[in-house]
Amino acid sequence: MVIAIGNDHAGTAYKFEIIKLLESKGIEVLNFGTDTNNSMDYADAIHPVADAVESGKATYGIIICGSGNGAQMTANKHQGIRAGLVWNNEIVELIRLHNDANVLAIPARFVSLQQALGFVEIFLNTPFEGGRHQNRIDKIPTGCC
Ligand SMILES: O=C(CO)[C@H](O)[C@H](O)[C@H](O)COP(=O)(O)O
Repeated sequence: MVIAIGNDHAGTAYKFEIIKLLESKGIEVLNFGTDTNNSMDYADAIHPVADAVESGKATYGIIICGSGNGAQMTANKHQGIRAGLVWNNEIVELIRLHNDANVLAIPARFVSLQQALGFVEIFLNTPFEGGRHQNRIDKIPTGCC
């Protein structure tokens, strides 16, 4: 499995811990985020994550910013991306079970590091349910761009 990860300055500290967790599982990581705390624009780090997932270079993406919203909004501009913003374990389960999310958006300023690491574990271990949810996902793309 390959995971593409991206973050702005608000997500740098969590990013390093998430990379450690992923690498301890033998998962290859493509790091597109900033490695410093210097202010930067999240879109510059998130588009490359979305490109990697869309092209199949990465299985999933993990994106991290302060609220998670700028990162999620950017990723979801890509046709092949379903990025879910999460704030508790049940929401993480649901973005996989019901939405087949291929990108996990973490709000670093609103969850603890332990929560964030737990979100990653749940995201990686929860399958998509399919069935009625597949019909719904099929209706998401607009086909306009
Ligand atoms: O873009 C965001 C919210 O949608 C992210 O949370 C950013 O990390 C945040 O806006 C960065 O804020 P800062 O005041 O520039 O550190």
